[in-house]
Amino acid sequence: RMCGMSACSSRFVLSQVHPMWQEPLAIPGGNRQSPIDIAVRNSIFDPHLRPLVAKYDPRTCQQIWNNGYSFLVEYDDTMDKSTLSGGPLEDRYRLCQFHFHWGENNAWGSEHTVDHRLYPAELHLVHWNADRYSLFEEAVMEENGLAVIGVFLKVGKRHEGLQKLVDALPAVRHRDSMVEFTKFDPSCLLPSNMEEYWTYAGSLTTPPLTEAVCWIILKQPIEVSHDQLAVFRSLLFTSAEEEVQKSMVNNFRSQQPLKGRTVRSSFS
Ligand SMILES: CCCCCOc1ccc(S(N)(=O)=O)cc1
Ligand SMILES: [Zn+2]
Repeated sequence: RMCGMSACSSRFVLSQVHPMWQEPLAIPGGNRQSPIDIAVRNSIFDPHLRPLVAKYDPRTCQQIWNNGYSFLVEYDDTMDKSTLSGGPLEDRYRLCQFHFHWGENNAWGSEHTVDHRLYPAELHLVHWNADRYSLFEEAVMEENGLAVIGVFLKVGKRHEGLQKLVDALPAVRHRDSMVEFTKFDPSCLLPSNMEEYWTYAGSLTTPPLTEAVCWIILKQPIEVSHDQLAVFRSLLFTSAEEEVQKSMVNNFRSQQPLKGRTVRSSFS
């Protein structure tokens, strides 16, 4: 049904898809919202952009839980152990969690698009500015408080590193369920090419939608298998007590206006 439809018309179809949550009418400021479409030909090559430096310590991995929007893998961010620096960043940012957004099928699911190309899912590695703030909750309210790496997922060969995560998902099927999850190195979810990315000033894509994020979207997607993505869709938005169970799918936000922002690229 989806084959043969161009990406933008499938985007039209998306408007018929039930939104994950009712979009608030007015957002504070509202002129640097995320996600966006990355129009490659309008991005500006910035030769001053440096390679990204992600140094993650698997020993800081703590738990995995279903927060009713996605499933999160959370890290101990009380020390400078898993950090991101370089790229467009002036300061050092600490990893606090990573999570994904995905669709009900492989035709859509990502939050960002590249020249309107949709991917079946998108990984977000969330970091906060530990040079300027002392808590994630503080940084989330501040301009340049957060840095989020976005990685596109495409359907292909099975991702061996992801499988440990996939195997833990049945234990967090319902909203608010949590299990211990340790010694997971999120570097295994990064593509080999960390040099080519786009970066722009944006926001959280779920409430509180604060305009605090330096987005870094990697050009190279990672490959995961059809079956691995299918397990994401076995999660539920609903808690164990609710009578009607709702599959956790289409947990992405609709695209937001660029409002004159510049998207920079680290490559020409
Ligand atoms: C004060 C508590 C805030 C909790 C919300 O934190 C978030 C929300 C969205 C994203 S995302 N999809 O833009 O990467 C990252 C972190
Ligand atoms: Zn996200």
